[in-house]
Amino acid sequence: MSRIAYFGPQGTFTEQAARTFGEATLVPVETVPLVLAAVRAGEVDAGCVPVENSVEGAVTATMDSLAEDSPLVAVAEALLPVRFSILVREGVKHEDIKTVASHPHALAQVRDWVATNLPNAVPVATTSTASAAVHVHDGEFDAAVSAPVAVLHYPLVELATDVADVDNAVTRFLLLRRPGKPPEPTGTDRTSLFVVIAHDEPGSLAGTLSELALRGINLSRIESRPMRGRFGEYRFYLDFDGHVSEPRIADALAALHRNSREVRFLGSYPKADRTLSAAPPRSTASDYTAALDWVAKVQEGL
Ligand SMILES: O=C(O)C(=O)Cc1ccccc1
Repeated sequence: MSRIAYFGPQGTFTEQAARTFGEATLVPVETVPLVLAAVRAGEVDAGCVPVENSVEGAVTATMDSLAEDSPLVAVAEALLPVRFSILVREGVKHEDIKTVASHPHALAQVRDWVATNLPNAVPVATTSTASAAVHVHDGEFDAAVSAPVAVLHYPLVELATDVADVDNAVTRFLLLRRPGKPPEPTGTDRTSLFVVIAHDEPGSLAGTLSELALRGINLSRIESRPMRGRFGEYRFYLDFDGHVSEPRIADALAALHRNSREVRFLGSYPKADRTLSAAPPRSTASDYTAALDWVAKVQEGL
């Protein structure tokens, strides 16, 4: 059976996401960089990590490791609706709670609820929502903002359930592997990559985006990350509809490669919601093949 490392410990949202990828032996690992390191080292076949949230945005630990350490590619994604349970030790009441612990993304999603319901509590960041539950059990903190399943793993009780400041909050997770042939196209796929473009050339970002727009490619996400030691320079993370095996996507990738300082391919994989943006006219695979055939004939004088 394949082995999937996930951002643990047991009872995280990421564990729930990893379960959606089918039968596998699940291996909890304490932080996102350590999950990705286990995949790179070949200790597991794949790793499941969160990549973005509809309330709090990018999971920067994931983004930066994918951009800077040795390459990995996404082969699948999962979307998980996120609502929280507030877990405490037996007998602890609202007024006893002085510290409320969780992953920073979870704390950000219950800020209003905490301000209203636990006005005396100070938020404390932990590596994950489930590690907050571990620390509450230890007696280190008073309350944990956790995934609903965490109560099944840790001997704590629910002070509140179904907590969320924002209805319909969703987190997206990726299943990452060492580089290899991408999964077969399904017709509703997403491609992800990082580009580093000239920071000192006017219009270089517009030029990059135009390569997608000109080919009718639907951009679903753009995110910039700083280049750490080079202040004022950024790399851009792009997600768009389509699979690298499609001619218009391959053509766009070639154009980005030509126009960018660096491109890192991060995978083509099925979209979790299976939505398809309408492809514009004259951009089907056969339109591209026919156009290339015509150019080849012109070159041969036929
Ligand atoms: O800590 C967890 O449970 C995670 O999987 C990361 C996370 C945190 C908050 C919302 C969604 C995912």
